[in-house]
Amino acid sequence: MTAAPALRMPESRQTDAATLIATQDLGVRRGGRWLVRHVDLEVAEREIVTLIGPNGGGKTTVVRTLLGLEKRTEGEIVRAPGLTVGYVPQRFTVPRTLPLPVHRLMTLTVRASRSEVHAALDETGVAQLIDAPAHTLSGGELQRVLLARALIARPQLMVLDEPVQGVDFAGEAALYDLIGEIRDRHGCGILLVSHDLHVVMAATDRVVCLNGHVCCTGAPRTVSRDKEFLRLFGPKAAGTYALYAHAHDHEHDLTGDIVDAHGHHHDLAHEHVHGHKHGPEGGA
Ligand SMILES: Nc1ncnc2c1ncn2[C@@H]1O[C@H](COP(=O)(O)OP(=O)(O)OP(=O)(O)O)[C@@H](O)[C@H]1O
Repeated sequence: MTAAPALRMPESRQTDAATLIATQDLGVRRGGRWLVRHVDLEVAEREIVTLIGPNGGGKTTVVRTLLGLEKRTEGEIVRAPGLTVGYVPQRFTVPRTLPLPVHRLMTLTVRASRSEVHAALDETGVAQLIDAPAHTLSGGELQRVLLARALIARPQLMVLDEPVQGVDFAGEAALYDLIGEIRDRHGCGILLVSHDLHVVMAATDRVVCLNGHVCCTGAPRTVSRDKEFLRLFGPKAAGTYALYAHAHDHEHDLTGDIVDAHGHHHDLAHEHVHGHKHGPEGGA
């Protein structure tokens, strides 16, 4: 980490929230090729920033460089003093040969009591899995355990690289709701990497679209109209923001089923009463 002079605030964010981490003109070069270059990025407390972009666009490279796991070639990275970070990496496989119960998985790198582990798992809705062998978890359960694991140290910044991997479309909406709740409850900043435009566009304060460089950035409404965004993702993507622009007036249970304000379940196979589906077919 190198200290840098005063940071410019992106035009898209003009609030007083403290900056947790920021890059200026970040570049990473490997094997004679720039993987990413000229990346300006900032995450403030209570903010959800999502990196989107095509495969190989450099999202994981930027995240790993921000975390100090990769060396930058040029530019600056500035962190708030004493910043604490919880990280869920892109690839996490539980070895089948090692029967590791969830509570052990949770404390491999962090010291925590069973009650702290239980509380973190409870927060992500999977406390009942505390003694389950980790390799038996479903994709959605594992992602919730990994979220709990990142939460346990009460970080100021959560970095989640593809938190909805292995999760079906209904489960994705529930997970994004949970990530929003975590932000509201703890006031932490959240940096997400996601491929899923449909749900992420509603759950994000700011989108940064990366394809070797920052193609476009801003509030979802702005980005969804940007011609670079439309060129990368196609005209259908233009509808992704509009679809979710209405108030999200319902909740989802653990399986992604919709539960209304009165606790009644609704059949997710049917279109929402207010007119959208959670799924790829929900495009414009
Ligand atoms: N250490 C490295 N040396 C050389 N090339 C690398 C290295 N790390 C990553 N790359 C390349 O950099 C590019 C960006 O990779 P990265 O994983 O950051 O993209 P991504 O946007 O996260 O992709 P995906 O959406 O597929 O996960 C890819 O072409 C990858 O092969």
